[in-house]
Amino acid sequence: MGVPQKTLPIVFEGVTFAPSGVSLLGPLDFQLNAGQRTVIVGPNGAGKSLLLRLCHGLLKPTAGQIRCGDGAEAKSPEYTAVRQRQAMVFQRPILLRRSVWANALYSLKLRGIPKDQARVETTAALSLFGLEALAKRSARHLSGGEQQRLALARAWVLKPEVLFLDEPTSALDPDATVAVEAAIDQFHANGSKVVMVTHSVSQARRMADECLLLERGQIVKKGPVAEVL
Ligand SMILES: Nc1ncnc2c1ncn2[C@@H]1O[C@H](COP(=O)(O)OP(=O)(O)OP(=O)(O)O)[C@@H](O)[C@H]1O
Repeated sequence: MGVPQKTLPIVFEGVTFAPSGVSLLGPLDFQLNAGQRTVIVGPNGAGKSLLLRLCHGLLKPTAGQIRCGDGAEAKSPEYTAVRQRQAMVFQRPILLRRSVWANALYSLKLRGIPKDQARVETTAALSLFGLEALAKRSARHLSGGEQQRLALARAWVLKPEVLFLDEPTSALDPDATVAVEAAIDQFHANGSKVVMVTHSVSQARRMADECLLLERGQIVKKGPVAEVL
């Protein structure tokens, strides 16, 4: 089988995550489709972050399988290629101890993008997310909201088919939240599928079409945001 060209839909088939024999998640059977923005909500410890990590391939199911696009199973070597079509942004971004510019350029370097093209794309992404003036600053010295926008700029240059976000604004004040939500909207407008974990019902209503409610490792509701919330 060749390298899959698409990562969507992501299909969970009887997926369980039970790392020490105790089930933390599942069994789950559902799928994530292109287009709609999806939020994952639920109480603390429900398994939202685990679910996101499984979707992105950072964790492997202990039973069942996750299929992507034209059928690659998450375990198979092809899935590495599938994952390159996805990006993930965490609650607290993991940034290099380098400049804003170097951080944004880094993902393109890793992908082997030619230097000139990488520079052009990095400049465009920093400008789009309002970080141009901060390009020379140390990334570690940015405010929380600026750091999150840098994490998004770094994801933007990869033009991901899917953007996973794990509580991206939970540590931010209202103004920074507005700026980060606007940045996330850019991904949706550009055709990326957005999948976000949030604790905020109002954010879920603003930012999503579809909602998945997780409780004690089980999906208890899935459907349009207005119906689920
Ligand atoms: N790698 C792991 N190995 C074992 N247990 C884990 C692992 N990761 C998370 N857990 C446990 O699984 C459960 C679900 O964790 P998870 O972080 O997915 O919850 P969550 O819904 O995102 O919660 P919160 O809203 O508090 O962030 C928790 O009880 C957690 O302690």
